[in-house]
Amino acid sequence: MAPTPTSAKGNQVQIRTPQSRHRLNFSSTKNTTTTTPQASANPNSTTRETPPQDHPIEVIGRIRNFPNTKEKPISVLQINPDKRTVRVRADVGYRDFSLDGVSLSEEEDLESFYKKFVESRIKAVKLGEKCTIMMYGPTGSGKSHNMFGCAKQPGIVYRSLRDILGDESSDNEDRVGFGTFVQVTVLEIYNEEIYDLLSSNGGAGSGFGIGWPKGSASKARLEVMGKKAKNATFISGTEAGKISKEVQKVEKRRIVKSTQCNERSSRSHCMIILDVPTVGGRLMLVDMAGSENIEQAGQTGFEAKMQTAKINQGNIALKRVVESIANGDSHVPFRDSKLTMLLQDSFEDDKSKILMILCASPDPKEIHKTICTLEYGAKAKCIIRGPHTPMKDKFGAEDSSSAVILGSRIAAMDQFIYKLQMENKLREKERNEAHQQLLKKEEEVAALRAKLEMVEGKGSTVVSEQVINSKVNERTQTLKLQLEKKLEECQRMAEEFVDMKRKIMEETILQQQQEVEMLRRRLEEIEFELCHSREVRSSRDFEGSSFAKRLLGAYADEDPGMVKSMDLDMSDAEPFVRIGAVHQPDNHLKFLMRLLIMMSSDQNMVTKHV
Ligand SMILES: Nc1ncnc2c1ncn2[C@@H]1O[C@H](COP(=O)(O)OP(=O)(O)OP(=O)(O)O)[C@@H](O)[C@H]1O
Repeated sequence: MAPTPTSAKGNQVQIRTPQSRHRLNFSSTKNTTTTTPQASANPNSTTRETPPQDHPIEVIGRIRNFPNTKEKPISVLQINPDKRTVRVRADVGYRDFSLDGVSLSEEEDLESFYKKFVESRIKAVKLGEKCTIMMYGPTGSGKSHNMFGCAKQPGIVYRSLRDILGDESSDNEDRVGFGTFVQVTVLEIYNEEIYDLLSSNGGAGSGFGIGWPKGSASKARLEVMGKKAKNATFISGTEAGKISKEVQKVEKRRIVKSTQCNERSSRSHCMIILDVPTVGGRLMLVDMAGSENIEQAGQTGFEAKMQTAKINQGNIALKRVVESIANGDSHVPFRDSKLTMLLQDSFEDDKSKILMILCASPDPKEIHKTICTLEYGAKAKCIIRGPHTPMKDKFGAEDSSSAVILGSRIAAMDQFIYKLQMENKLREKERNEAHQQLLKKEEEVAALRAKLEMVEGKGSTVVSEQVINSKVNERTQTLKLQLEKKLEECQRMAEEFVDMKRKIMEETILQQQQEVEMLRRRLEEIEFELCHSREVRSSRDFEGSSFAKRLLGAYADEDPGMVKSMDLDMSDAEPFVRIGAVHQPDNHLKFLMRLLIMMSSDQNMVTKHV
């Protein structure tokens, strides 16, 4: 993203951006051959022709390989064939970052990486340069792996020691540095405190000098004096193997913790300071703690959160320092954290160079952390150097080179601005495309939603039919049961009715029988009576004739012309008297009256009026 630094002539230069009012002094080396770290770092680079001292921070991307998992997702990182640009593919669109170099650990092991990007800087330290190599990146991205290595391959720390002091175990060319004397200090910055990792190391008597304060059983806490840790213990010696062993031992003393992102996550920043007093060279190797935030680290609990916050304090302060310098702020907040206090010299010392190694993961899950890391590196790359004081030519006139430098810097910034504008345009285009895609997707979603609603509607009809069916079945069952009950009841009633009918019939029959019996008895009585009446009639015949005679006599006495004839009929069951009355009505009535009186006195007589 940042332009390639442009050339600088002159002995005194400083880090600053074009707008910068904050001047950081850097001395330049006139010798710009391949011995300078920058040039050798990128052999194919066009920066070979430009003096590297203009660009005090070199930023390299180191992409780790995927953790050993069965499924390897497609990497979100795409490296340009020039190995200087990395493209991060996001969900929508992508972002390009231009760095000074990119290395994939899949393609380049630690040795190749070291040779390509680090070795030249170490050689420069041996010649008296000052260099700071810092590992920056989120947790688990491989910072410690690159710095300290693993069982199979040593990391930058041990390779540097070997390169400065020479490899005593090998012959010829690796013994080049043999006899060089170094002083090594190992510091840990944890919870915004500086600890001396060598302070309780039992290396005394190991054959080389160790200058730790007496009586310190555990890690000693150090104060910062100026820009250095006061009273820091150091190992001094000439043998890379022995010093490496000591460093290896104390490296284990770093505070590590298991987090969501890394099983053995460094909770502290580790700083290994390697001085070459004979030439004034200094190498600072900084393995920073993960740049993740509290949520990403999955820390819970007040103390754990405070710890992550304090780790972040160093990271954030360093970020602010880089931004301030890049923005040309008048004040650079070096004193905001212990880490930046100790690194102040690396930024300000005119002999110091910084190699920032951005560690990142190709894992799509880590994409946001990767982008943050690369953004940070891009910002660091913006730091360029400018002239400290106007220089004079041999005639005492102001050297026009400062104007040339300014001009070239302005051109570089113009180029940078143009690049940003292009990127902006690209983003806008991507944004529009994304917007179109979004609209399309929204339409699709609306169509799908409508379909879903339809299906849900049908579903509800089906459901309601099912409900109705089940209710009908239920009702049918209930009705069936009721019907069966009713049938049983009817059956029972019919049986009861038949019983009752039978009883009534029986009773009727009995009654009729009784009646028949009664009638029979009555018949007998009647027969008896009939018999008796026959007997009586025979006696009555007589009584009848006398009665008739009396009646006739009576009539004759009374009114001889009234009665014409009178017959007594005894043939019937009921004997009667037939009277032939005369035609005078008055007499007739009289006669009837008399007859009635007579009859009432003789009850056996029945009178029929003819
Ligand atoms: N390039 C690589 N090749 C093989 N293994 C690697 C690589 N990079 C990292 N690892 C492994 O991944 C794990 C995490 O790496 P490392 O501890 O170096 O991460 P880190 O960035 O230092 O994390 P933290 O900030 O939490 O300390 C380690 O087990 C390490 O060995």
